[in-house]
Amino acid sequence: MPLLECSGLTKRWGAVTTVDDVSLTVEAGEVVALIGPNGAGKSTVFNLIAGAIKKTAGAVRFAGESVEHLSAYDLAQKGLSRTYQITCLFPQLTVLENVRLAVQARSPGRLRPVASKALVDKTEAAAMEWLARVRLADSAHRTAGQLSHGDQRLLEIATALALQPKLILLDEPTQGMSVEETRATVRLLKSLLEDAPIAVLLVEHDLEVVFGVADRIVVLDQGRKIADGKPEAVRNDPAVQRAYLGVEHA
Ligand SMILES: Nc1ncnc2c1ncn2[C@@H]1O[C@H](COP(=O)(O)OP(=O)(O)OP(=O)(O)O)[C@@H](O)[C@H]1O
Repeated sequence: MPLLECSGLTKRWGAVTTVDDVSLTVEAGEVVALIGPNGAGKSTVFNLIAGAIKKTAGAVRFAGESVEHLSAYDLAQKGLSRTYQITCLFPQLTVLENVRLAVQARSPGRLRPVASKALVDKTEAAAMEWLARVRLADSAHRTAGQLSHGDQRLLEIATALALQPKLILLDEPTQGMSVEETRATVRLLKSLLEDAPIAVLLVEHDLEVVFGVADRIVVLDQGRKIADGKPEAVRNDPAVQRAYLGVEHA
């Protein structure tokens, strides 16, 4: 049974169909990239899976259960967490506080106004561990808003990981990064995923990132799925080349 199973996902805005009967799966521990030209429907599929927008038709199942109508909080409790295309942090809180909130959110009982010192220390230690893994431990006591854009994206990944997901939805994790930051992020993602058997569904424009990390690639074009397979097969697929390059080039 796949960890994530989407079948027949369809989204219409009035008379316009932007996602048309898209089915896809993500297996436990698998890294799947969702790619396609501008306007192909990637963000819409992503938001349909995350429950951020209402689907017109289709079904989303996670770990064998229907997860429709669940809030982002409930999805995270079930093991599905996400990052956003636009960085979504608490900029006035410290880097450590941002991750600590995610650690606490994973255990609702811990969200109490008065907690024992031992519990506070334990939560903080767990948050520091996540920061170390994304190499932000040295910035733990700066406010999130003071970090560079690239480091804010990494902090967002750390907060999503601190929720201890089975599946993480990454929405353009390298958007706005320099070439060096992007390459460092790819290396980091690979090492994080080697350590933890987390499944990833990644929307990303940068094909170097996609081919660097994906086990499988799903390609959308004009709202429809046109390919789904191993990176090499997708790279050589004429329909994919046509969608990206135009008929003459293909
Ligand atoms: N709220 C909306 N109302 C109407 N049309 C929308 C809405 N949101 C998205 N669309 C349209 O749906 C289509 C798919 O958009 P979507 O953002 O999912 O594509 P995308 O593949 O993520 O594109 P990009 O790579 O540019 O981010 C586009 O034509 C877009 O204009």
